[in-house]
Amino acid sequence: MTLVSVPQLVQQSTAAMIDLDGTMVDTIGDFAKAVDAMLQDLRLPAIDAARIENMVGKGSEHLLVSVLTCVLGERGQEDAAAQAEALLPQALESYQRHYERINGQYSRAYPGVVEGLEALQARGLKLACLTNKPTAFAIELLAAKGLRTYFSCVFGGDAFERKKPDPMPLLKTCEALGTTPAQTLMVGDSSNDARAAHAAGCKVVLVTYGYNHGEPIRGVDADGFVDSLAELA
Ligand SMILES: O=C(O)COP(=O)(O)O
Ligand SMILES: [Mg+2]
Repeated sequence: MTLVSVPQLVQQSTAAMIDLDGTMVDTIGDFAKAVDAMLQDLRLPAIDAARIENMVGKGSEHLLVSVLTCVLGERGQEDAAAQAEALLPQALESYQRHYERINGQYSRAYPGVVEGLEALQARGLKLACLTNKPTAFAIELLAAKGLRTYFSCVFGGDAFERKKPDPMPLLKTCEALGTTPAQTLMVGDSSNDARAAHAAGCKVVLVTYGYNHGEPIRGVDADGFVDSLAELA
């Protein structure tokens, strides 16, 4: 049961950490193109773009192992998961090379993102972007979509020893912002973000439109839900 409204949660916060993929930018098109190019490099069959959505949000390595396991399994390969792990270094090199070129071309900011960020800034909240996407790709994507200037820091999946759902990235980001977890609101699109937030001691608001590993987002334990970042204010 939500006892505090989302605008109240914002009012009680001095900073916010905002997830990127599925929360600010719809990046499935970029992921699909880069995965496609990687599979071609490895001379493997293509995967349906719709299936990639459930694999996004836990970092590049997780995405690629999931894609390779799926593709190899469908080809009737025994021990597809072990084969996928073995192919990972080669797949990652190819994927990153293609992603760098593709980044932002097949993606778009969700409606209400700019309004939401403007409103948070107007209320004096310090903002960090906290994503499992590699930091360099995150910075480039934010800049390409005109969103970079809202954030005093940007941390990706390679910024710290562990990624979300581990609480470490959130705790480190709070340190960088100079705030405590209790004062810092996490805004994300998945159970990954919610689990990390709870473990770190942060309140969490989830958007209802992103990528939640194929599970209904309303089933995730969160402090609030919004249909658009514009509703944060
Ligand atoms: O898994 C990724 O690459 C990005 O995921 P996130 O921006 O939702 O954290
Ligand atoms: Mg996300």
